[in-house]
This record gives sequence, C-alpha cells and structure tokens, in this order.
Amino acid sequence: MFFSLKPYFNLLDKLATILKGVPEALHAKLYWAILFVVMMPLLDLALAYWLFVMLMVLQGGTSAVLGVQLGEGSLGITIAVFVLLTLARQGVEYLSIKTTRTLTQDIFQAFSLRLIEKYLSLPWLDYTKETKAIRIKHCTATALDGAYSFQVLFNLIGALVTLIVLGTATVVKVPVLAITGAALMVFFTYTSKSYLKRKLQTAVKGHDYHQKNFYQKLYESFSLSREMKIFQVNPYFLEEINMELNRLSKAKVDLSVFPQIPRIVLELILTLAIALGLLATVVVGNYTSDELIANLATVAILARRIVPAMAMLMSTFTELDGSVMNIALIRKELNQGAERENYYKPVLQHPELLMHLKQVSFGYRPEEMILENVSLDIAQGDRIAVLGPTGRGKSTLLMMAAGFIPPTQGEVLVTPALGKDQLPVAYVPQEVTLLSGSVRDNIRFGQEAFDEALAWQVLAATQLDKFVGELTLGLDTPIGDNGVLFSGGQRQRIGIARALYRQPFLLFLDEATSALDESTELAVMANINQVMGQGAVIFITHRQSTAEQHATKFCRL
Ligand SMILES: Nc1ncnc2c1ncn2[C@@H]1O[C@H](COP(=O)(O)OP(=O)(O)OP(=O)(O)O)[C@@H](O)[C@H]1O
Repeated sequence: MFFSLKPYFNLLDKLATILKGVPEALHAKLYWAILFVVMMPLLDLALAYWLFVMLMVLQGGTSAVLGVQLGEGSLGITIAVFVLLTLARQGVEYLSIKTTRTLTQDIFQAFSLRLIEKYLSLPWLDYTKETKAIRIKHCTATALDGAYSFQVLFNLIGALVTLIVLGTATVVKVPVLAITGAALMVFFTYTSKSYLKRKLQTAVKGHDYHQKNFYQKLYESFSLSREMKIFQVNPYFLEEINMELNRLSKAKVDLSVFPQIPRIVLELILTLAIALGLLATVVVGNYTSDELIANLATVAILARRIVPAMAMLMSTFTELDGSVMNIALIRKELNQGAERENYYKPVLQHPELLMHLKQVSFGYRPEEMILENVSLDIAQGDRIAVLGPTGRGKSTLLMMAAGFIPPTQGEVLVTPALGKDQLPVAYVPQEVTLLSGSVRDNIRFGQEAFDEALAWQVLAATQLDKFVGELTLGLDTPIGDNGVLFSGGQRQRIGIARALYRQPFLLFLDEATSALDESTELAVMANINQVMGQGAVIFITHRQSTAEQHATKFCRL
C-alpha cells in the first residue's frame, strides 16, 4: 500500500526506546530541554506575525492585534515589541542549545557509568568473554553515540513542532504554496525512505565493526610496544591500524552524509516550489500592495524556518535508525550476564575451619573437566601449597576458592563469618596490575582512609620499605603506567603489600613471588607467614623449596 501508518508506529517505538534510556535523575532536565525546543517555533510564529503587523503599520496601514487597532502612531511600540520578541527568541534558542547539549553529555556520562558498573560486576567468566579494548570502546564511543540519539530526538521534536505551527500559519497565508510543499515532502519521503534506511543500517553496522577493530588494535599495539619494536614490526601494525582507520573514516562519512542527502534534495525542491507558489500567489491572489509586501515578508520568514525544519525532519527520520541501534547495543550490554554470584555456603560450624572445598568439579567447557572431585580443608593458621604441572588447573582452583568461579559440581563451604564478608579475603594474581598513581594509591587501593603505620608495616613485610623510603617523594612517588618505574619483582611485591594492607584472614597467592630471587622470596614468604598469623595462606608455586619451607599442607593436582 502506498500510504501506511506503520512507519509512524515504528517511529513511536523508536522514540520510546530512546526515552526509556534516560535515567530518572535526568527527567527534569529532559522536560526543560523539550520545553525550550517547543518554545522556539512558537516564538518564530509570533515573530512572523509581528513582522506582518509591523510592515502594515510601517506602510501607513492598520492592523488589529487582540482587539487593539494599531496604526501610524503605534510604530514605536510595534518596533519595540518586535525587538523584544527577537531577544526572547534568541534567548530561548541559547537556552535550548545549552540544555540539550548538557543533557546529551549527562546521558553520555550515565550510559558510560552504567556500562562500567555493569562490566565490573560481571561474573569472572562472563567478564573474560569480551576483550578489554571492546569494553572500553562501549564505555566511550558507543555511550557517546547512544547519547547523541537525544540530540536527534530534540531535532525531531523541534522540526515537528515547527512544521505543525508554522505550517498551519503558511496554510492560512498561502494555501497553494503550503499544500504543494507538503505533497512534495510526503512523495519524497516515501520514495527515498527504504533505500536510505538500508544504506544507513549497513553504515551503522560497519561503523561499529571497524570501531571495535580499531580499539582492539590500538590497545594491543600499546600493550605490545616493546615486542613490536624489537621484532621491527611497527610498520606492519601501523598499516593495519591505518587500514582500520580508513574503513572507520569511510563508515563515519557515510553515517553523516546519508542523512543529509534527502535534506539537500528536499531543500532544492522546496525552494523551487516556493518560487512557483509565490508567483502563483502574486498572479492569482487578490491583495493590496501593502498586504502583498507584508505577506511576502512574512512568508519569507516562515519559509526560512519551515524549509530547514522539513529538511531536519527528513534527516532525523534517517538518523533515528542509526541512533536506535546504538541505544539497543547499550541495552544489550547492560542486560547481559547475571550479577556476580556469591556461591560461598556459610554453614561450617567447626571453630577452626575457614573453608571446605567439597568435591568440587569445574570445566571451562562441559566436555572437558579441569578439576574433578577436588576436596580441600582450609583451617586457621594453614599454609597450603597448591602444586601441579602447568595447565593442570591450579589457578582455576584458587579463583574458585577466592570466590570468582563457581564450581560446576560440589560446594564451597565457609565459616558463617566469611559468608557475611566480615573476614576479608585477599587475592594476588599471577600478573599484578598496578594503578598508574603513587605507591600510596596502590596500597590504599580505593579506601578513603589511609593508615600510614600499617602501610609501612606491609612494605616492610614485602621488603619494599627501604626502597620506598629512599625515593624523593616516598609513598607519593608516581610509579608510571602499570608501575613501569618498578622492577618486575617490586611490582609483584606492591601487589602483595596491597593485599596484606587489607589484613585478610584468607590470602590467596597465585605465583605471586615468582619474579623474586630465591632468598628474597623465602624472606618475603616468611614475613607473610608472620603477618598472617592465624589467617590462612594458600599459594601456588612451581618452586619446590618455597613449598617445602612454608607449607603446612599440600594440595597436589
Ligand atoms: N578463561 C578460560 N577459558 C577457557 N579455558 C581456560 C580459561 N582459563 C584457563 N583455561 C584453561 O584451563 C586449564 C587450566 O588453567 P589454569 O590457569 O588453572 O592452570 P594452572 O595449573 O594454573 O597453569 P600454570 O601453572 O601454567 O599457571 C588450561 O588448560 C587453560 O587452557
């Protein structure tokens, strides 16, 4: 069928999708923004009308406004009202731009924060399904593109209200012109819509795909800069990034050009229609010369607003498809995965038993079990060495005990105090990642208060006190990107100090001292034993000597 209401329902659906994305705290700002956007065309109408009145008065004629006759003597006041109206219009335009742009930024911030919060609360296995680079891309570029939907929405509302208000005025003033313009717009919308929609959807998908690749390659290149230099492969990777940037730029150009095509064509058609319509009005219309001049000026003002509004309506229709896809992508990201599950069962009643892994099994893939029916008791004061060949599942077991990976079968039973998170659990992974701030930032690690005495105590335990004490800025020394200013062993020890600072009752160390020389490792482990007292330490090591010297129990996989 040539005419169908379906697109309008689709449009309402899209608008609802966009509006549902607004966080509640921003609703008031949203209403203000819409109010200013709607006020603009109303003031435009008032201005166009007042121009007509002013021109009539200026030419010695009269005009009745709200029952008051304005004639030659009212020229001053007529001009003053015109200036006031213009000031009001420009003021509202400024407020409209300011509120819509502020809201768009606020929505970007809200999207970005929600995504970051979501990613950080994902269960470990869900979190590792996607690369960090792509998650960063979603929290920055996708969130920004999604927020831009609101700019499109405001443009759409502004264009619609302008068309309704000023279009009605045009129909009253110059019916032939208005009807010709409306007919042309409807015809053009229907003939070009599906073609442009297809083009734009392809462009949006391409844009997302190449943007992901770009972030991925960039992230990898910066992480691998040393390897790239030593293997002399910078040109290869630069070329790859350049190719991705080329594709991304092309997709970006397509995305911004496609919605403009209907606008350009429509403006051309409408300008011709206005010229023809005005000619017809002058030839056929029955106006006095005063009225004709005033009418022509009014129509010119109306047309100056209506033509861009029509064009804007066309481009926002097309842009809306792309924008909604970004919002849908953000929603998909926000709805993925479950919340991180606390699978600790706080049922252990034995006074000294902190944790009991009861016949736990786990496989990253159902057909390949990594751990099968493993049982382990962790009691107060235990020092447990987890041993086994590489790839056997030691880290997996440690992460399961630390609360990151729920067992496929079996249970992780804990003392009730641990179940309620009253006794802290600390974990140091194989690869320690450090904040780029100071030593203090890394030890405090997000805690407001800072216990300086405790910080020096844990630095002494990890044999870093002398080194940090001799730095010019001491605890406040910046350690660079991921602690680049420290040696590998020093980085590992900052990671351990960070864990000890929490005064944990259960400490999991995944080869956390592997970068230390043997004597430092033995000394640090001895200090950890002392600091941990009645707490339990579960550590993975490939060094027999470390295991023999410090373990009170062994868990062989
Ligand atoms: N996120 C993951 N997804 C799929 N498979 C994984 C994942 N993490 C580890 N694996 C697989 O599980 C097995 C056990 O890995 P794990 O890291 O637990 O071994 P490990 O004993 O600690 O090894 P290593 O001594 O080398 O550190 C390996 O074969 C590894 O390929």
